[in-house]
Amino acid sequence: MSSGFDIEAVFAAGPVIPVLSFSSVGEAVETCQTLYDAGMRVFEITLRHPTAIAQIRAVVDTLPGDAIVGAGTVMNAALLSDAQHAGAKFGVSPGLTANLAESAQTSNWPFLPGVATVSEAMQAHAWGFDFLKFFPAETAGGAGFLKSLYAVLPDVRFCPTGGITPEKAPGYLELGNVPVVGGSWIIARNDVGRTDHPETAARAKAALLL
Ligand SMILES: O=C[C@H](O)COP(=O)(O)O
Ligand SMILES: CC(=O)C(=O)O
Repeated sequence: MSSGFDIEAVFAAGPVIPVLSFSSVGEAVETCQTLYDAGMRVFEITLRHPTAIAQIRAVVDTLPGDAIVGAGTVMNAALLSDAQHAGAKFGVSPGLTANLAESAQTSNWPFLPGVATVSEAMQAHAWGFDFLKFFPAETAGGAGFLKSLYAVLPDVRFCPTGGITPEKAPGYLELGNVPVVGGSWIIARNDVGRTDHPETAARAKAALLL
C-alpha cells in the first residue's frame, strides 16, 4: 500500500519537521490545526502515548488534504503497520533494524530511519535509504559530523533532530546535505502543560522562515 508520498516530498515541505508528542486526541487535533493555520504542512506525531494512533487518525481526518501527517517513534513492524493503517503518510524512527527496514520496504511506505554513526549511515544507505534522520543530533556530533559525512556519503540527505533550537538550526541548514531539521521546540506549553496556541503559531511561522 503506497501513501502516494515519498520522503523527498516530506523533506521539500519546509525547513522544519515538527516532532509532536500529545497526551490526548483533542490536544493533537487542536495543536496541529494551529500549526496548519500558521503554514506548516508536515507533521510528525510520535507514537509515545496510548492514544497516538488515534491522534494520527483524527489529525488526518481533520486537516486539509495537503497536510502531510506522519508517525514518529516507529520502533517495530507492528507500530509501522498500525501507523500506516491510521493514515500516516510516512514514518520516522530514531534508529533502524533489519526488520524495520524490510517492513518499510515491503509495504512501500515512505520511511525515515534514524542513524547516529558513520557505520549506521552506511548500512542504511546500503539498504536503500537515501534520506536519513540524524538522531540525537546535538549529542552525536552536531553539524560538524554531517559536514564530514557529506564527503563520504554525498548522495544521502539528513534531517538532524535532537537538541536543535531556532538558534542552532541555521548552522545545519547551510550544509549541502541538510535540507530540513526536526524538533519539538515549535510547540509552546503553558504552566500546566497545555499548548500555548498563540506562541506555538508564532514559533511555527518563525520556523518556516529558517
Ligand atoms: O525525542 C526527541 C525528539 O525527536 C526531538 O528532539 P528535541 O525535543 O530535542 O527537539
Ligand atoms: C526521536 C525520533 O526519531 C522519533 O521519535 O521518531
